[in-house]
Amino acid sequence: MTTMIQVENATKSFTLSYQRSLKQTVLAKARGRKTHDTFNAVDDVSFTVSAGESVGLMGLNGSGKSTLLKLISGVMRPDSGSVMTRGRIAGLIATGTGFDNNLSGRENLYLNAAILGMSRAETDRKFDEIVDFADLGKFLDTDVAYYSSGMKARLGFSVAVNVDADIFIADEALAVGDRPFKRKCKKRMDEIVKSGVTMFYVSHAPGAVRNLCDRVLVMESGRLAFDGDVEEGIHFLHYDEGDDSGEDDGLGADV
Ligand SMILES: Nc1ncnc2c1ncn2[C@@H]1O[C@H](COP(=O)(O)OP(=O)(O)OP(=O)(O)O)[C@@H](O)[C@H]1O
Repeated sequence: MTTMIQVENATKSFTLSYQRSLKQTVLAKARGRKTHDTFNAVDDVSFTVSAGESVGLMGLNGSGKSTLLKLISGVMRPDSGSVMTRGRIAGLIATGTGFDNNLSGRENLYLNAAILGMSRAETDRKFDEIVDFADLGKFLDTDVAYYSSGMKARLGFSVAVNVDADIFIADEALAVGDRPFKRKCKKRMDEIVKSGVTMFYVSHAPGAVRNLCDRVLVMESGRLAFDGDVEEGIHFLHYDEGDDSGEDDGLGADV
């Protein structure tokens, strides 16, 4: 089985500063107090993902999921250890970050596609599909500056899901939009998984993870605390108890 993602002893640390101003920092140093602290947001994490696997990444707020996703997508590099991926990565990570407010939706579509590694010819071919999915109607030639945040997210997501990727990564927290659009996104992600693309999906929603994933990783204070069966992972997090067990519709559920 081909390995698509290989994370070996990856560690990423951040520095927290206790003082807000230079004056406070100088005073704290003069008094021999600590001015900052370093902690590991991702702490010695190792796992591999094979081609066609669909992995749900779960864990409480601040446990390191987004940081791990950034390491996998290449937005950040680990301080130690290694992260290797095979093929083209696309997905819902900081969608729309490449948008230019002074350009129209149409121009931003091409810009965003280029950032995701699509050639002009490939974007031309996918253009109608992307526009249909975003459903921006007459606003396609309006400057993005006048778009609502939901409209921007629709355009960003529509480009992302139409890239022919080998690995699709998605952070549900970024899936904003109204209910019909979320439903459409969920359907598209189902199709992506069924087509055999390797999926790496950050979610707090047990229902969505059950639907989409065949394996769960659980982060706990930067460490990989669980790696295995979906139901066991959800149980490990106690997300199958009380109100959490309700069948949420998944993508974009409240976090
Ligand atoms: N750029 C940064 N600088 C400093 N600290 C950071 C930075 N990014 C994340 N952190 C910290 O790292 C820890 C892990 O954050 P991360 O966003 O990876 O968590 P998460 O599991 O995705 O949380 P959530 O479920 O709330 O999205 C948190 O304590 C967060 O405050």
